[in-house]
Amino acid sequence: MSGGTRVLVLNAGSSSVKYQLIDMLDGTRAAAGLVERIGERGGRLAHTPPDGGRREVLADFPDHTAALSSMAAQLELDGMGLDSPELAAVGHRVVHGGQRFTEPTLVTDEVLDHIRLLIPVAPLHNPANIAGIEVARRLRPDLPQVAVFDTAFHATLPEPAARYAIDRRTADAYRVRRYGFHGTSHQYVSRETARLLGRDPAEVNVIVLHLGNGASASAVAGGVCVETSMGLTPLEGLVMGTRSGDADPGLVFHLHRVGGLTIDEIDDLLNRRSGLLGLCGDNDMREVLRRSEEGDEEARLAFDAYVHRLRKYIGAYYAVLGRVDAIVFTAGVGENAAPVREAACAGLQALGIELDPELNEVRSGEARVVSRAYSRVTVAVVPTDEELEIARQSFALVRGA
Ligand SMILES: Nc1ncnc2c1ncn2[C@@H]1O[C@H](COP(=O)(O)OP(=O)(O)O)[C@@H](O)[C@H]1O
Ligand SMILES: CC(=O)OP(=O)(O)O
Ligand SMILES: [Mg+2]
Repeated sequence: MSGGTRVLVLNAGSSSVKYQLIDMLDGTRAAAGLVERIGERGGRLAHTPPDGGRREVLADFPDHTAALSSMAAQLELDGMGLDSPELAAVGHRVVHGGQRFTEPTLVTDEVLDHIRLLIPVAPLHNPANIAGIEVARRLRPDLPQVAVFDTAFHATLPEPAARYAIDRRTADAYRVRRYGFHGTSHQYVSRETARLLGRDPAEVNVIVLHLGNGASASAVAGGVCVETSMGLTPLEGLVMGTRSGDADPGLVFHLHRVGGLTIDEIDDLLNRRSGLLGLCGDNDMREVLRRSEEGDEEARLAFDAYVHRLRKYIGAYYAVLGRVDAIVFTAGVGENAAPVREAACAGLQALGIELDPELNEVRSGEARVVSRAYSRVTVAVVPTDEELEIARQSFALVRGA
């Protein structure tokens, strides 16, 4: 076993890789960075070295191998390359773990093959996660590679929440059930919320709203996830940047039979050309907000549809939990978009939800309460840190903790 105390965390997306080198002795970031536009023209790597400065590489990265090699070269420049004895493990975000992977898992050839089998149910994500694992293994074959799954925290979903009401045998034959995603974030944020409230996680019921590019809600009762909005794939649930979220499955038949679209075209429509993008032509909430403030009708409708869905889930999860101690906003939109939080909580005083408009407008990177002191339900903003959580779980596994 390596005696190192650092974990390199890779969060590989379809066209980007985020990475962080985290020192587990104190949780500090020794280095961090982002490679964007992989597989496209005009790629960019932005690297933050330990001294806090910033280096940029502008180059085309034809694939993830090229992107990760460039990342490794940057770490090398700081004397922290993949051959560094200080590294204890590489921790990988893997989006779909299916029914088999419900814990952080040491990657072997066999584990990698199984992650590959799950590509059809996470087509935007698992291929990139696999590429990250393959490159890291090649660069440093003796180092433990740990896969931390987005689905793992949701493995506790009770059967009535996990089942689709379809023929049981067909569902079982194809492992069709609700898995849920963003679990590492829901786990981290629900725990941090309990800490913010100064309470034991086992005592608090929380609704977590993870609103990033992908978006999902979860209901966490005493630290255990009991409901979440994504399902077999990361397409179900909330309105997202480019994904539709909930939609009548009947529209698939209609578009195929009447519209003549192929299954692949409908897949592309629902995953990449829907959500905010489909409704108004912009998938970035900043643009949607800017345009709706200027009176743009399409952008306003996109915002209203996004918020409407969010409110439906808040109401539903309130009923699932029975008692709610906190509603928490996290990820890019949840942490930054005050108008989304305001609209999501408006008019819910009868449910004990009273946002404080002034606190809600405060800009800060810290976990904070944004509800009034007398609000029965605390509304909070808690920045997510999937990378730190992945590093902790990976380090615990290799240390046998
Ligand atoms: N200041 C802001 N106001 C509103 N939305 C924001 C702001 N900053 C970021 N976002 C939104 O956050 C999204 C990205 O969220 P993030 O959690 O980083 O996503 P991911 O990790 O899935 O890439 C962007 O698409 C953007 O719409
Ligand atoms: C699972 C998922 O939707 O992830 P992301 O938000 O990173 O796309
Ligand atoms: Mg994210």
